[in-house]
Amino acid sequence: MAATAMVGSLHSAAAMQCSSSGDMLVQQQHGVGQRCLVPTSNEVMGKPTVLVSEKLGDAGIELLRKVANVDCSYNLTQEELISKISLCDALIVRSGTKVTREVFEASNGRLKVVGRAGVGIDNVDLQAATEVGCLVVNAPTANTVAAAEHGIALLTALARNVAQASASMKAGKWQRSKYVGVSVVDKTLAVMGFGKVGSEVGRRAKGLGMHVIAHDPYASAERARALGVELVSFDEALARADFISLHMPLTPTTDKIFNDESFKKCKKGVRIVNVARGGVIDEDALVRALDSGIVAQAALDVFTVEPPKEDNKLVQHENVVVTPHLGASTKEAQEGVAVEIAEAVVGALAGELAATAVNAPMVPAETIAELAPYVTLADKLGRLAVQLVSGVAGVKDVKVTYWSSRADDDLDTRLLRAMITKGLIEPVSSAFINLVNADYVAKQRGLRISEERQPSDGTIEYPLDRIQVKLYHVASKFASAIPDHTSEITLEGKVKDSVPHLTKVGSFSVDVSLEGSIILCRQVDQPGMIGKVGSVLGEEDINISFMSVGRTSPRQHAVMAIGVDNEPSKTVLQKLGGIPAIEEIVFLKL
Ligand SMILES: NC(=O)C1=CN([C@@H]2O[C@H](COP(=O)(O)OP(=O)(O)OC[C@H]3O[C@@H](n4cnc5c(N)ncnc54)[C@H](O)[C@@H]3O)[C@@H](O)[C@H]2O)C=CC1
Ligand SMILES: O=C(O)C(=O)COP(=O)(O)O
Repeated sequence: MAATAMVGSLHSAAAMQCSSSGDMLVQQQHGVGQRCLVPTSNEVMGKPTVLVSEKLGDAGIELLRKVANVDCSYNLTQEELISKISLCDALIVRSGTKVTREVFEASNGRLKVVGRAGVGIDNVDLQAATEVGCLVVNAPTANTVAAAEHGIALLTALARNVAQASASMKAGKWQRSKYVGVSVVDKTLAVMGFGKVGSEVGRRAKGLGMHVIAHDPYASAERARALGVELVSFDEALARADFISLHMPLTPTTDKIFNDESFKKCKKGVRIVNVARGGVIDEDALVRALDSGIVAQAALDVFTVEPPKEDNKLVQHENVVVTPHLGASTKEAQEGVAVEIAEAVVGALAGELAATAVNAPMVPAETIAELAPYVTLADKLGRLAVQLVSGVAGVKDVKVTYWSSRADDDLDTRLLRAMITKGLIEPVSSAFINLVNADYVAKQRGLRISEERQPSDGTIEYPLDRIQVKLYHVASKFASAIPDHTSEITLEGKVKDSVPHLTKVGSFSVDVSLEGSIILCRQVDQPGMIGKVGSVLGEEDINISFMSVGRTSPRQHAVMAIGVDNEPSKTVLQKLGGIPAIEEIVFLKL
């Protein structure tokens, strides 16, 4: 099952000119709130602008050009990137571009997706991306084999001194005894990080006759067993290995995980290959370990700072073989990642699903399709509820109740919660909220959203029967939205024939489809009210799409919910409010 995440769709109004390469970019108009989680058919779709800041395979560029203005500006300085970014809807990078908080902030909300044409996303500030609601996607599979092959190439080159012997011969020497190597057969290889690349390295090393052990706190024991690889602790891996190959990501936990202390735990004369990230090794400690003979040789494709300084001690060390971050650099891998990332970015820009999102919850594609009308309902209930709040205190506590006949683990509410958050916050702020940043923004604003599941006796054919949103400890400008003897604004809705409906306001049952906008009025229940309200709106040429009256008991109070196509003026609302028997009235924008 493909897990996916989605980001806001594009409403770029003025794509004026196509820039397929070079520096010229197009200024497009975007406003806060112009983007949403679910694209709608009536959105104006201008061509988005995609900045490609590092060499990307032709097939990927071609795919991007079909839907976007593509600006291939390689070798930008950080300042140039920052100055361009507010003109870009998407940015595609490899490992050489630092997508920092400054970059996200400089984008002024326009950057919607960062595509990493490769695996490691340590060059992208994910926290900053999440805060601004920018989706980050990567291309996690297309360069796996390339990286594994490079790991094996370095391991065997190291064992047989290929690089040093080649350099010596080119310098006119013939040093057969100096470059006697070691055999890899029957030696123990410790694969550190048994993920995609690590397991491919393990598989290949077994083919070379090596005994493979692996350390990975999160690896599946079953997968290791299937490949005939023994999973061991970090210390045991170091103690037993003749060769160590690094394949873990650079994270706060793995940062300099190979340091003086860990080298001390290694077998004397160990050989180390690093095709992961330079930062997992403390480079000064490695120099010391090489000089003391703890580490006999190292082969490094990656460095803490890339490119490393010319006088870098590791690069210059006679027992170290280096390559300039070539792990993913095969023709096949580069075409593969280019297509993988272009498809993900194009999809994300169109508001579609991104199977490789790294900073958004993965929601299965079929769940998203099934929940689509409920997602709209959730957004609109949030929007209506917050517009009913009066006073300045703001909303802090929200409870969402889902009535469903499905099993608890068969209803993924993350998307619905994100949309309720979006509905609650967007009408009263300049924030842009999507699945990426909903939880973050809610937390920042001190908005606590609790969720509750209630069984319903409906059919399991539909994921949900109804949704209720309750806002606690707030006053309402429409008192009827607060059920008697409570202090919570309460709204309920359901989906009927794929259309979201408002079905309850406070304790009044209504039934009005959530299309257009809504007028709510409470009146004394008596004959002729519908006619009176209808004629005021008719006189002002305001079209009514739906009308529904809910009452607690005859001739008591009733709430009328009126769906209108256009926004009534203040005067119209005053006229309505002036009708005898109307006790309160509120207009709510959807
Ligand atoms: N040199 C190059 O050009 C390339 C480098 N890479 C790098 O290789 C690394 C691995 O890539 P993939 O295998 O595709 O990623 P992956 O996500 O499939 O595998 C990484 C594995 O590391 C494990 N891990 C996490 N923390 C760990 C720890 N503290 N100790 C041991 N294992 C730990 C994870 O559980 C996971 O199984 C990444 O850092 C990636 O950036 C990948 C492709 C090309
Ligand atoms: O995919 C990765 O993690 C890599 O390190 C490859 O980096 P690159 O795209 O070649 O700059």
